[in-house]
Amino acid sequence: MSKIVLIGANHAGIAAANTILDSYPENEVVIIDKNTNLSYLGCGTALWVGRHIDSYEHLFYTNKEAFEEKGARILMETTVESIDFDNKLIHATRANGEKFEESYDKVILATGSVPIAPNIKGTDLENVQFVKLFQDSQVADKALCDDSIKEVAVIGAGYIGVEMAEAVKRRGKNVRLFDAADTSLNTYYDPWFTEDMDNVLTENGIQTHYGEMVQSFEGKDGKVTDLTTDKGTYKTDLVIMAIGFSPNNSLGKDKLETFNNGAYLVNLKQETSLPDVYAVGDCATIYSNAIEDTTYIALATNAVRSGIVGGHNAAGTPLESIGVQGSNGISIFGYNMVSTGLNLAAAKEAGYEVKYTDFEDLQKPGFIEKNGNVKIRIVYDAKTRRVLGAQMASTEDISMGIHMFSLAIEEKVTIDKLKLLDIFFLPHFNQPYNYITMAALSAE
Ligand SMILES: Cc1cc2nc3c(=O)[nH]c(=O)nc-3n(C[C@H](O)[C@H](O)[C@H](O)COP(=O)(O)OP(=O)(O)OC[C@H]3O[C@@H](n4cnc5c(N)ncnc54)[C@H](O)[C@@H]3O)c2cc1C
Ligand SMILES: NC(=O)C1=CN([C@@H]2O[C@H](COP(=O)(O)OP(=O)(O)OC[C@H]3O[C@@H](n4cnc5c(N)ncnc54)[C@H](O)[C@@H]3O)[C@@H](O)[C@H]2O)C=CC1
Repeated sequence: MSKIVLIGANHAGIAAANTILDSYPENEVVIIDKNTNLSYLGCGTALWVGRHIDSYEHLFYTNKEAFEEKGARILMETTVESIDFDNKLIHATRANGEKFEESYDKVILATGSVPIAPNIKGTDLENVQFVKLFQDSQVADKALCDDSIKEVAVIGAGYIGVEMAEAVKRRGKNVRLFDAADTSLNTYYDPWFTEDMDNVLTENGIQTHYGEMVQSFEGKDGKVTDLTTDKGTYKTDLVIMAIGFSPNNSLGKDKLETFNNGAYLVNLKQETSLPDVYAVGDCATIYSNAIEDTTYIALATNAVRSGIVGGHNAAGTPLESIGVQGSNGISIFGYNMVSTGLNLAAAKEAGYEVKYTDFEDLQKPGFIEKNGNVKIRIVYDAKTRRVLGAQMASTEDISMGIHMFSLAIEEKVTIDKLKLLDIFFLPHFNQPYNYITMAALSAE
């Protein structure tokens, strides 16, 4: 029996805590989180703020009481200030300011990530808003209810930025979407795909400002009124800031080995460089099967899986992560894009001699009315012919296909093995010569 303390009770911490409580009830479990709420699905922010769904109440999947019923001691609104790793002691402060110590046999760091704040003038003005926490979403939603707020600037056209741009547009505001890169979603998709997404955004009235760096925010009476970039100044009543996350490593960065971006370096058992100290979720690295190396991919899916692995190991069962491929998806104004592994730019940057095969066709036979075009790109290593990544886009649901490519990358399947893979044909779903088979067959 051990005393296992978890710091952080969001997706990664929750997964680790439930793993321990459900499978190893003999352990003493203490969970500490500085927030007032837990399990908020950030991915629901754009759905709720954009009024795809009428309430946020379904965006939480567990609560403090659920952990207490399982026998855990959970301390919310409690901030861990520091950890004495040598003496296995946590120093924390309760909401009422009372300071206390908590000993541990094993500690799991699940402290997540923090939004990157640009080092520019005016970021502290009112109505310059991040959207990391549930509370942030409430502030943004309240601002959007104010009719005097008409001009909204979204900084960062990555996942959050693109989703929030759609959400704000759906609330009837004028939306400008800025990104330092020259397309949206450049981390996950090649321009052959992002150009379509950017057309969808502009066709729906979003003004895209790519390759444009925000230099400052100006304000009046403490509220933002304008923003200035290297190309101009724009009237702005609300700014949504979404330029990425960085790992929250403040508790261990001086004692634990870290990755090049500061994430806690962990092995396949989520063990850090110190014994009895584990790290899971956005604060930790992860193993990528695409580059066959350690990397950093902040996704809830990775947080859950690493939390499960970390929970088993902290409770004494040696279990190794099988690695990830960074599978992800996005749906904007009905246009769906999914990807896994590496896009062309990432594969080249990783040093592969890259080849790729593209295909585009209707998803179903022409005689089927509900139909749509599908684009697919499969990226592979010219030397080993191993699949490195795949991207797909359509107005149709193409989500299931990407999971096959995720497994293909994980299992080091070659592009040649895909050519004659058994894929069913039914006109309700696909074509006799479906787009996966055709892309693989046309690979050089
Ligand atoms: C708007 C938005 C949309 C998203 N959409 C998706 C999506 O569609 N799909 C997807 O896969 N991912 C999505 N993500 C990313 C996903 O939310 C994160 O990858 C995930 O939350 C990581 O979980 P985590 O538990 O590792 O970290 P976090 O969620 O950051 O949680 C860390 C927890 O640790 C606590 N904590 C930190 N430091 C301390 C301390 N010193 N003392 C006490 N407590 C502390 C915090 O209060 C927090 O509760 C989205 C994120 C956002 C913001
Ligand atoms: N559907 C999904 O899977 C979702 C996943 N997430 C995850 O949450 C995390 C955070 O999401 P994001 O904040 O969107 O990060 P991101 O990394 O996806 O996008 C950040 C964007 O900001 C741009 N940028 C960086 N610095 C800039 C600057 N100074 N000025 C202008 N643009 C700048 C980058 O080019 C990039 O396009 C990511 O890991 C993401 O994967 C978030 C939402 C949805």
